[in-house]
Amino acid sequence: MSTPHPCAGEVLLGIRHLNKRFGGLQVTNDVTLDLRAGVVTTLVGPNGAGKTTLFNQITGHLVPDSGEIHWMGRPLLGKRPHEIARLGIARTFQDLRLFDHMTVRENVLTVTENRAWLWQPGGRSARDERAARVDAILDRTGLAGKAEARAIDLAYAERKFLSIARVMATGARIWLLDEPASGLDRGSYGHFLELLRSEVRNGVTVCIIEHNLDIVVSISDRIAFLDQGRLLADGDPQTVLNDPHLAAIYFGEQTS
Ligand SMILES: Nc1ncnc2c1ncn2[C@@H]1O[C@H](COP(=O)(O)OP(=O)(O)OP(=O)(O)O)[C@@H](O)[C@H]1O
Repeated sequence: MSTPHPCAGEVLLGIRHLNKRFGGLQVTNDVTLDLRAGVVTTLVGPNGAGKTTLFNQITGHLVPDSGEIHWMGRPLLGKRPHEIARLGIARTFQDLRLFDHMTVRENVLTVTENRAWLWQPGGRSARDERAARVDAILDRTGLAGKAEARAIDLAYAERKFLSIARVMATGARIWLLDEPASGLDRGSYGHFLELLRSEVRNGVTVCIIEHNLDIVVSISDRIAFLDQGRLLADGDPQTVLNDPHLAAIYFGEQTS
């Protein structure tokens, strides 16, 4: 998708032989996958393939039955979601999980509250630094004009951008984005792609769950294809998307 970032290649998240079962349903089946710095990896697969479940295991919202996950070489399993977030792993949720009755600005500010280390005051106070950083994020996500609106009063696309703004405010090294562009009109997803590309250029690593193949093609450096909990392919976008076997699985499910 873009010129690789200078530190591209280092394995940030190493997933090994991960398994998760819900009753009789194997939702993660021996998944081994590396998420590398500077690489945009897209998780693709039919509904119910286990994509969100994989995110949930990385972020500590679900505990795998077996397998390992390492963050920059250190074991991640056993840590709680807030500890994992603090390590530099941020995510969005399909249901966005905004603070509906807070303003847009407050939604972003709350993320920065426990991250004093991000703000290195020079002449200004840490509080002013935070406020300036939040303003910059609202500007970049197109929400500056809505800063004092309550989240619940935003249009759908604005709510999606607010969830991205909250991820930006974490200063995380890797972003796990769960269908961030679903339901966006073309103009909004053009803006979303631009924003994502610029963050990747600045060193953010992204793993994204996406169904819109236009977006998948335009943003991915690499595609990991999941079906029924299994990783069926992991490679360059053209190879994966042109595989007739995978297309039959994907479109078969899509049209059923
Ligand atoms: N907490 C749970 N308890 C039982 N089954 C679950 C639970 N969470 C997910 N599942 C099931 O696990 C399977 C994988 O779900 P998951 O949400 O990970 O799929 P997905 O690939 O993200 O799908 P989609 O593209 O529709 O979001 C589905 O069959 C789902 O119904």
